[in-house]
Amino acid sequence: MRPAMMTPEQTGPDTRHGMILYMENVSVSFDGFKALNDLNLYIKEGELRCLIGANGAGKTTLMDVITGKTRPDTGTVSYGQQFNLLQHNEEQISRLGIGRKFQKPTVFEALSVKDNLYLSLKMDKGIWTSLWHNLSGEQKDDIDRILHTIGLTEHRDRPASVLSHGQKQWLEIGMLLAAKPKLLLVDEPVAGMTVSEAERTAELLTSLAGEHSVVVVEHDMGFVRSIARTVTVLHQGSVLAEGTMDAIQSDPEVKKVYLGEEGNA
Ligand SMILES: Nc1ncnc2c1ncn2[C@@H]1O[C@H](COP(=O)(O)OP(=O)(O)OP(=O)(O)O)[C@@H](O)[C@H]1O
Repeated sequence: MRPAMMTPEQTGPDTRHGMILYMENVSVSFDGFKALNDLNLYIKEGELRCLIGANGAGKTTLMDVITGKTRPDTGTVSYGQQFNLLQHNEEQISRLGIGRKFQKPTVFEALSVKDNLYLSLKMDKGIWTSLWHNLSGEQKDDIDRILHTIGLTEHRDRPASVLSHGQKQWLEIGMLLAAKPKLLLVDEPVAGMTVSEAERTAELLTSLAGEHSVVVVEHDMGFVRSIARTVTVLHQGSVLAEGTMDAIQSDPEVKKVYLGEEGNA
């Protein structure tokens, strides 16, 4: 396709400098309280980044700013080099290729696993009326590939209501993948999961990195340690430290304000 014919969604973020997300000097105030305070954060294309921080550190607000739910008072937020996210609304940002997975799974319980994925494909195309028809061969392949990725191929015809909590979380990640996002924001993916489900989720998120950039907010330090290459620590709305889990854990400031306080690192 000729570049001149492409929509912004088709163009994708310009990551020639290796970065998919730039947040610079971002501040958000609620009634004078700074939930984000002159925050700078850069996410590389294809990386898996973990975001940690005590309750109220600003993690959710940060995700809300990226997805257009909350507008910052100051600062810039760019997706690739060319998209100023502050000029786009939530739906546009989603269509640009930023997917968000909230903590609670919101799958369609009455539909089968496969139909949940069909629905996501169709919703992405905005075609509600032809929901059950006209899937192209390419879309069917997409569904099969996603089922394989999320480990639910053998459950494809079961209603989502009978899935375990962990399986519902994986299905919802699959529903996000149907929109072919470049950047995935995942909020507390292993909350409420069994140990084996958490291990499987670690494998899944790790496998998504590379083709996707993945930002995971998580309180479970064991899980963070199992997946993270780079960990960003938020404190009072700013980045307190960033580095490998080992570097973070031996950082005296981090110990003082977060890990020591949590007592589980
Ligand atoms: N809509 C709002 N109105 C007022 N204050 C808010 C609002 N949203 C967030 N805050 C405040 O901003 C601060 C940061 O909240 P945020 O939810 O981003 O933290 P968090 O790191 O996600 O915390 P948690 O780990 O508990 O989810 C908190 O003190 C919170 O009370």
